[in-house]
Amino acid sequence: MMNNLINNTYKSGDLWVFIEINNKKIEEVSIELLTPGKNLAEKIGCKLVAVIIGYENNMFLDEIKSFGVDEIINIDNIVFKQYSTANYTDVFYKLIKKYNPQGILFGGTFIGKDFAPRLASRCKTGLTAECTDISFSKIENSIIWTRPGYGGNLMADIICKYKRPQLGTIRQGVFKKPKKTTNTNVKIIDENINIDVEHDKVKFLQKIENKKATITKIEYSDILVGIGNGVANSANMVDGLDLIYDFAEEIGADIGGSRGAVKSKLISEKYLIGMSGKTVSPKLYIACGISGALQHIVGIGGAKCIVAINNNPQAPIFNYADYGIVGDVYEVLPLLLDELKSYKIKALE
Ligand SMILES: Cc1cc2nc3c(=O)[nH]c(=O)nc-3n(C[C@H](O)[C@H](O)[C@H](O)COP(=O)(O)OP(=O)(O)OC[C@H]3O[C@@H](n4cnc5c(N)ncnc54)[C@H](O)[C@@H]3O)c2cc1C
Repeated sequence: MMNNLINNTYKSGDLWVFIEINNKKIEEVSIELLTPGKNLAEKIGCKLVAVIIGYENNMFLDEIKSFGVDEIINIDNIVFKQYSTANYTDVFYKLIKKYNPQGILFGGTFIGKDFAPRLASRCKTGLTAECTDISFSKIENSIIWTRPGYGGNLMADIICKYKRPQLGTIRQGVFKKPKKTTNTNVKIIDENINIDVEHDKVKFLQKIENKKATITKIEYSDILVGIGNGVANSANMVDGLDLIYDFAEEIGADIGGSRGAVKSKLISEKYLIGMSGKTVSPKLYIACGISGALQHIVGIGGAKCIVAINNNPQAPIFNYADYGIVGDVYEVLPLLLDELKSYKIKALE
């Protein structure tokens, strides 16, 4: 009986990571998830299995192998050339029935967020969305899914104690990709699962690329300047923004920011960092006029070094910053910019 298969906590098998293909490339987050995947599989004492669904997957298998998975389940069929919620759910559900995995990690991409909830509902199991961390509880014999809760005022640890598989979507850019291994002796299971494509109510007609979409993926930026509402508090905001952009260009940084900056129309929602935006992990994050609300801080937890510029010495951002500069952003940035330029000139002399 299906319910026995899926609900049995103690007989479930391996840990799976869904490898998503988009525009003939593996989504970065799928590879990132192999890092916590390996860690979890070791703790659970099971295999780490990458599951790839698509068409002409051969071109991706060597790359997946090189990241240290134990097995790959490969579903390669022209039916899966284009993503379809119904077809992907059908095939994945059949795979789950056959292999009874312990848990499945999905990237928090457009496809992951569309597909994983549908699958969870089909399996009558739990899904934790938008996770920012994952660990394992031996006592509960369950994955601990960590995500911001109650408007970002606390981090919630969620477990799915009685149902299997345990499912979660994980934000992009939270984990680093695993190091490549030389052991490419990985078992590949070619699965030929038939599904009834006729009942898919959505028909793919045409893919239209958005040529204007040159959006920087700030999740992967090494240097980021974060703009806050404080930047809007300038007598001359347009010049002020120019200054920020000049500064960012000088140090080779991309730009993101806080909800305050989105509300003040300084940046678009696409560059929002935090609980309801992106999770970033740059080597350097320079927060300009950002107060440091927890909802913002949860998005910058992976930053290696945080520099905060704020004119209020009591601003919470200073509790998280490695270097704090108390001052007006429009006085501090020109000084930093001049210093950087003279440093560069000296280096050339
Ligand atoms: C459910 C929910 C989800 C949320 N999700 C997010 C999220 O994903 N990301 C996010 O960022 N926020 C989020 N928020 C909003 C969050 O709580 C804060 O309101 C927001 O982060 C504040 O943005 P800010 O720090 O830019 O603005 P403010 O709170 O207005 O702070 C501006 C700061 O700039 C300083 N300042 C002012 N003028 C200057 C100057 N000239 N020079 C230097 N410093 C100056 C001030 O001292 C102040 O500290 C969320 C809130 C809720 C309820």
